[in-house]
Amino acid sequence: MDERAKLLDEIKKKGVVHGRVVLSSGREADWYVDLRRITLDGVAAPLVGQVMLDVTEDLGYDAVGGLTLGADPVATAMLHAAAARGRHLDAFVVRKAGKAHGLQRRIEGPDVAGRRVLAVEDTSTTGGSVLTAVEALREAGAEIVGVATIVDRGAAAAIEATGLPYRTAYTLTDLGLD
Ligand SMILES: O=P(O)(O)OC[C@H]1O[C@H](OP(=O)(O)OP(=O)(O)O)[C@H](O)[C@@H]1O
Ligand SMILES: O=C(O)c1cc(=O)[nH]c(=O)[nH]1
Repeated sequence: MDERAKLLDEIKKKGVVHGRVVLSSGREADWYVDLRRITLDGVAAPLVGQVMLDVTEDLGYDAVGGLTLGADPVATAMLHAAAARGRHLDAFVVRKAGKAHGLQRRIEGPDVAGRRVLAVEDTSTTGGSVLTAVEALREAGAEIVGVATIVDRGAAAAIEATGLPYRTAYTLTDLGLD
């Protein structure tokens, strides 16, 4: 089984939760994809790094990150997978709001100004969270080369409408959830 197939198996086994939930957007649903159970899992997280590097291979970026918290372990998994491939990839974290003390940075990590960056998410339903990160990155002077998610839960049209290239490792069809 290749890495993409192994990760899909892990998500189906450990990440899909059935039951009534309220989503980030305020919408309600009968199931949830809890990808924190994947991106923080010792078996699945290394696969996340490999698969996300593979699906974004053509985009040409040297830093990766997104809106905390879902994006954070995706970005660090990619950083470590890239290092194992002999490639230098930095990560960053976009805070939901600016910090009032310390260095008062909205984007933590190595500076993103003037760099080609990839905005990531664990999953996206409306695109709201990842596009908030894109806006903060643009304000910080980064060049966003694209957006990528592990699982697309319906955000493709909203993200593609911005004109940014969009990659997802899995759709709801792959998960048998549509
Ligand atoms: O595409 P959207 O409609 O924005 O929904 C997707 C967002 O929802 C989840 O995060 P959540 O808002 O629950 O916050 P968290 O990352 O802090 O857990 C997920 O990690 C995405 O960030
Ligand atoms: O839209 C969301 O908030 C959302 C949906 C989902 O399946 N998983 C998740 O983490 N967030």
